[in-house]
Amino acid sequence: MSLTTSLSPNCSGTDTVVATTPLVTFLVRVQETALGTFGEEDFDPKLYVDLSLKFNLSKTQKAFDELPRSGENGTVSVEDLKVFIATYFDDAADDLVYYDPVDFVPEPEGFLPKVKNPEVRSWALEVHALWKNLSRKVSDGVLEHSELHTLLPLPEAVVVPGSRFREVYYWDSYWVIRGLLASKMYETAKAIVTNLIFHVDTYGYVLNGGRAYYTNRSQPPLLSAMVYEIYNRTCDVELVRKALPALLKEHAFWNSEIHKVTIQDAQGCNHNLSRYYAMWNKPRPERSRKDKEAASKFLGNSEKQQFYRDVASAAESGWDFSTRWMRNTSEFSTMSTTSILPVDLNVYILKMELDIAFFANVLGNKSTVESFLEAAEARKNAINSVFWNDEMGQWLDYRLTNGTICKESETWQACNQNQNAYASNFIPLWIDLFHADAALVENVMRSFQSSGLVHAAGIATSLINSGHQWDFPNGWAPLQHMIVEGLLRSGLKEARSLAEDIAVRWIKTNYVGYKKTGAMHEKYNVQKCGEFGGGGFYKPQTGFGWSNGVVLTFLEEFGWPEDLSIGC
Ligand SMILES: OC[C@H]1O[C@H](O[C@H]2O[C@H](CO)[C@@H](O)[C@H](O)[C@H]2O)[C@H](O)[C@@H](O)[C@@H]1O
Repeated sequence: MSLTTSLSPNCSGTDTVVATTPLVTFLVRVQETALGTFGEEDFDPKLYVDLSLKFNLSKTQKAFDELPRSGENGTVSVEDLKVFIATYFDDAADDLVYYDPVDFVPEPEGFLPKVKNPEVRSWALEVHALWKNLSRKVSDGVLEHSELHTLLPLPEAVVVPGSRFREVYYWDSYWVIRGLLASKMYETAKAIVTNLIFHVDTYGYVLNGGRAYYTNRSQPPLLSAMVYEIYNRTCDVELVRKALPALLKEHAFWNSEIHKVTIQDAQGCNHNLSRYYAMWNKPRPERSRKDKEAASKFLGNSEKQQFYRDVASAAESGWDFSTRWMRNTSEFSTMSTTSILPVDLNVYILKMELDIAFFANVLGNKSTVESFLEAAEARKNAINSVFWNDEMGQWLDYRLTNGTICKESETWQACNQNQNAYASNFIPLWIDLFHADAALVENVMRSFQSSGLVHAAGIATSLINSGHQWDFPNGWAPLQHMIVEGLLRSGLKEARSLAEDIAVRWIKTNYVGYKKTGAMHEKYNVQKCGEFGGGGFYKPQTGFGWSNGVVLTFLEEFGWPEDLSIGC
């Protein structure tokens, strides 16, 4: 098959950068100094850009500049830096205060009716109770003096992922909301959506997370899916009315010049698809020194800037980091996220288009229904034309040959489809539109079963053990959930039993991990039941919003019979 791709002809906007704040710039200096002073062991750079000022920025900066320094690198002593930090900053977590969710009760009426086993039920109630631990409200200090904080103001309460992730995250919120719905906490779920709509109204899109250093990028766009799930349970038309304008704005964002790539096939048919594209070309403030070190391979400034943009765009994808975004899977410096058309992103945007049509129908807006059904049909065709690989029975990410270089068109080659097995190759199953052809679903299911991704304790992210956290052997709750729900919705009997089998494995590994460590984890090792995941650039985290959400969702769907053991 021969296709032609065309990028925006004049590439306008591809050098777009959203300016950061003087506070973030200063905190990055503190962070780099702290790395020199305290050393690499146990160093979490994010902690420093999350600090709040006790005094105004100029007074704090002056005190910092006056610290005694020694040696070539101007190192500050441990004692001096500790005193400086204690004197001039509040703790990183002080800007969000604990909040008692208004709709939390220890055992909600009708909670997980299909869970019959008492041991599993009492664990599920403990997981349900974790919503209290993870609920926060932006402090009055942030609302009154936002210039002293990197935390961004929000109108409503939030549920955070946990541990170092002390602020709201965009795509995590979808699975948090799914769990809150199982917990019958509808008001808390709506409050999260209200906050994300506030992001769209304030910044034009939903931010990666609720901090000043996240304003240059978004995350996998699942706001419409959140509204859809809440509406399904509550029939709250007012929520739909409030959300629709924000969703239209968000749809325009993901189809703007920087995100949209048009692909022309041999028949002259144009297909529009979207890519991740962070509006940033410097080291990420939350990991500045390490990003700089990785970029030191590049001599030219524009190559460095491109690398930084690709790194930030990988963070935008939610898969930070993964071999999915690398031209050479063993070389981090070959990150090329902006030169890839990702399957999952386009599935999320397709879902957004279908949801917008659904909401417009609820509100009686016929012309929006028609135009968004048309947009969805076009994107479905694009997904099938560009990503579908008939021989493999999977949808594969597509690499643009000429990267982000501005060019009117380029010849499309079948070999530009990335044939490595990634869980994202099966995400189209999540959308009912791909279930129309039962033979195709069966083909995809077989391909999934023989892909090597299905393991004793869940679905692996990829088959490549790269040391990056979005690769083998890690399994992530969102990926388990979308594939399981997709298999389930396909209506095929065999797909349903495969879905249930994977859900049971996932619930067991979460349970055994919880019993061993007393915590729910951000990611799990799919090779070993009961073990949490590793790799990546920060220590494995606990809490954990989306893992709790997926366990509760699975237990609600599949239940747990009285006589089924939950051990590994
Ligand atoms: O600090 C490094 C990166 O941390 C975040 O990414 C990871 O945690 C998020 C919260 O659970 C999750 O949404 C994401 O999928 C994880 O990879 C953050 O989103 C990144 O932007 C940041 O660079």
